[in-house]
Amino acid sequence: MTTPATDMAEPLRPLLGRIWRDYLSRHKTALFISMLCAALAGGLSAVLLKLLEPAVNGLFVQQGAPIRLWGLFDIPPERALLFIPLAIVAVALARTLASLGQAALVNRLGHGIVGDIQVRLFAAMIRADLARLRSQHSGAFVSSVLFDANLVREAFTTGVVNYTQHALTLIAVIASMAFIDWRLTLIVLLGVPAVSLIMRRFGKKTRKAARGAMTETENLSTALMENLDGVRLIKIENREAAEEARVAEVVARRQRHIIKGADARAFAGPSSDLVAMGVVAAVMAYAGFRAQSGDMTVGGFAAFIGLLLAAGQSLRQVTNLATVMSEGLTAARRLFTALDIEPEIREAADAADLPDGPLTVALDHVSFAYDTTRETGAPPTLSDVSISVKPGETIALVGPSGGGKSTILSLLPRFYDVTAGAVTVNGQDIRELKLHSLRERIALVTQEPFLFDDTIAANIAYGRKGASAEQIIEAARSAAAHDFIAALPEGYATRVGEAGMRLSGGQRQRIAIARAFLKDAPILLLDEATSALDTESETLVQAALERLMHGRATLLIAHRLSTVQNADRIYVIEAGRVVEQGAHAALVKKGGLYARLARQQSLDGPSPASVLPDETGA
Ligand SMILES: Nc1ncnc2c1ncn2[C@@H]1O[C@H](COP(=O)(O)OP(=O)(O)OP(=O)(O)O)[C@@H](O)[C@H]1O
Repeated sequence: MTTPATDMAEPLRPLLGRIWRDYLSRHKTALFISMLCAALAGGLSAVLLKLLEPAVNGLFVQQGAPIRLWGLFDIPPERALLFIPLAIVAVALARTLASLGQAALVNRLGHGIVGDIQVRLFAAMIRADLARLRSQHSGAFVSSVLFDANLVREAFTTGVVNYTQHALTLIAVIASMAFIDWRLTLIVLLGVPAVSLIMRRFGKKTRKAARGAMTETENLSTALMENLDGVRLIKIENREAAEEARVAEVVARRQRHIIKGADARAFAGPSSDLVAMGVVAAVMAYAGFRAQSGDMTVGGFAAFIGLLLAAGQSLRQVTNLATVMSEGLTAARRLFTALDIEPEIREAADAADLPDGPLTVALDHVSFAYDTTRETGAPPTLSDVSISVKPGETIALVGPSGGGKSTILSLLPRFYDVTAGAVTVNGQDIRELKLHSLRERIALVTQEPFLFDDTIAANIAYGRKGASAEQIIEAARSAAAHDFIAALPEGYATRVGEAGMRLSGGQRQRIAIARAFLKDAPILLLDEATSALDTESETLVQAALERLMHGRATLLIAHRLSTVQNADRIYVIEAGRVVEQGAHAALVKKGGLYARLARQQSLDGPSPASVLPDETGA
């Protein structure tokens, strides 16, 4: 999804606050326990290292002297060889258990959160305005749902918890160091500004790389989907190699970003290692100097260096995780931008339900522009269109291509809202109606009906939940679809759609008509429902449609005027305006645009009954 540049300036705190509120806080207990495990594992690492001092001093330097573990337990020197290794094993075991508990919780938490984000993204997508969905390629949504959500998971579960663990280890280790020798610890702390500089620098690089990679992932998904959709064109034009090259280019661009990000992540650790080693060198020099004056024991020094190395390791993890967090935050920003776009087609708070029974539809001085945000200077798509259709009436919209016929139909179910005027049902502005109630009362049959990858029965029943098998069959019979469905190997249980059986255009169309029969809505929209069919299919479909239209308020679009001659009224739409209206015979007689179109299709005879359908199409 395209991210406005300004997003990146969004302050961190609200973003983190939102991640907490919307996703993490619901898993508070699990998160708390995993943090506790992480803290425990971190603390135990320091405890383990603290054993070094008594071990070295007691076992090697002052053999025979009593040994005190962690300043708490005295162990007799003769037992030291047994107790010290045992203490190491016990602490290490506890640390392992804490780490395992943390990992198991974090995995569950993380994947739960990804699922959450994916479902919310899908919900936002499916509820988005048609205008927005049309303006973006579906590849963008796919890549967001599949990839970006995972980046957020990595950052906010593995990242947050590991970060806590290593940050706590770091604190515990530094505290232990201070306990052994505060002056040396001060030297260590001198390395902090250098490390924070490294984190900042590499964090910035990963963020930039993550943004680039996300855009290219989007482009890759788009390219893949486009190629699959357009596979026939690609093959007939022999463009396989060219498409391969185009995709290879996107892949290469994506890789460049991913490599840059991976480099930044991989370099952050070793760079902080370098600083850590510089600190070790400084500590060595100073400790050596102190040892000469007898201020430092060998055990103390060994423990200090051990702690320092452990600190270096945790530091490396913390810098690494900082880059992972940067990536996750970049993804989160993008996702939230997508989630935050509110649909403009909304229901009023006091929206009403439509009454049962027949409905009258009207467009009352409607004007409409697809893009009202841009001042293009071009005339709007529809200007001052007034149309009405009563129950049992059929009105036809005809006219030159691009005139605005399909746009008129899209206004009725509120796929788009009018810019001026109003669409009304039974005299009530549709913006005052419940969306669900409005759409429930409209059936739409288009030129290329969409079938889901499911059974024929499920496809017919799509618009009416809980329809019985008998109702489905009855609808199929009315749509002249029953015979061909029954002849299929698995009848109504045959799968159709993407991975299923391919049906002919006429068969698909009749399934869509059966769907409309089952929905039994009082308003019927037919958008070129028969124009893709051959004569035989058209006769069947036309007959089915006529049965469907009976008693409903029907608005139909047809390029072939032969299919609109029997309409109660014909509206001729040109350049977004109604330029003529009336019955077929009257319009032919009038000698205007309709008469011209009819002449082109040899339909200018005296009465519809005497005219043979023309099959040349518009
Ligand atoms: N989603 C959209 N966004 C922007 N402009 C659009 C959109 N859909 C259609 N248009 C424009 O609106 C105008 C009317 O298109 P519409 O599809 O309503 O015409 P039509 O009369 O149904 O054409 P046809 O007979 O070719 O199907 C055209 O200029 C078209 O380019």
